[in-house]
Amino acid sequence: MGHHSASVWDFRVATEITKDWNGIDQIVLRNPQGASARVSLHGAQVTSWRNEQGQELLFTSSKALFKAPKAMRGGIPICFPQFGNCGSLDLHGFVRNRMWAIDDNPPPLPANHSGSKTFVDLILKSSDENMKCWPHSFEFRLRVSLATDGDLCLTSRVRNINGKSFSFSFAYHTYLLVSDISEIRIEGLETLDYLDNLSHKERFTEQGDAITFESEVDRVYLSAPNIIAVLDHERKRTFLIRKEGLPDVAVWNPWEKKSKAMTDFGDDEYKHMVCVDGAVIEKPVNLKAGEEWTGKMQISIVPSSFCSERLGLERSGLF
Ligand SMILES: O=P(O)(O)OC[C@H]1O[C@H](O)[C@H](O)[C@@H](O)[C@@H]1O
Repeated sequence: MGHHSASVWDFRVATEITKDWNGIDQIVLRNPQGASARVSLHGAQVTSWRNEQGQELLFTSSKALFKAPKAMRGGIPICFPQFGNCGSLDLHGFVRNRMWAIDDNPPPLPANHSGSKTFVDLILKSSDENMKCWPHSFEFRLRVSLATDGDLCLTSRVRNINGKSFSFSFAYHTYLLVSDISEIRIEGLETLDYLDNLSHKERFTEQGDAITFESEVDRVYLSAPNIIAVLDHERKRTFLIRKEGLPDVAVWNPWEKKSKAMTDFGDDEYKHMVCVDGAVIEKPVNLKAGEEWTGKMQISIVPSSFCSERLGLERSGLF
């Protein structure tokens, strides 16, 4: 069996297609242990990720407006070719508001990107519509896979099929579900420089031992290590986020006042979410004609007790 037919076969056994809230196709990935993930063709947005016990791990707002073309508030929307308001495009760019297609014949990925049999490949090609606001031809391929141990893995490949080079910024805008924002901490970003979106993107150096939350946070941590941890004491679990090709980490919690101002977000929901995004923001990617960029993010869940030690070992390359 050739590579292509093998991937189609795997795709059929490991997935089903349902409809999302707008009647748009949504792919359900399930691994043999019962973990699952859902990916909508609208925006290629991961809308759910559940562990073997069926517990949801990503945040979705109860006030989310399930109405195309807007991205739904929660899950993992993709920010491209612009993060935030750092360019002339709509906030976070346009691909999160576009219809993607299933890519039946994706170019092969290196073995370490495609170890799981449970995956789906999506594709978005530049269209006349986006050429009006962003005059560049590209192909954006996203593979979402669910490993046997339940890890969620997203691999983005952006190819420049233009005659000229173009630049972009990017983020996996990842809404993690947490028990209580005041009780969580992020390890791996301490001592880094960050740009503070709440102070006109001014640059500061992180002083704390870990990031904790007691007010609004909207920052881009620069040149972060390739593994960071979000510790949730109450649930006794930790999200480990591994990333490749994604130097920066955006961290966002709107806190009380901004939550009340957002129509698609409950007043108290800031207590149960934090966005921790593998991203490329400070130094945009520059792709020459014919070149391809890859950005990979993998999220695992581990018991909290196990985490700090493992984090240290992984960083020192011993794990
Ligand atoms: O409301 P959205 O367009 O989804 O953006 C939500 C948030 O995303 C990022 O974290 C930005 O840094 C924030 O400034 C923004 O408010």
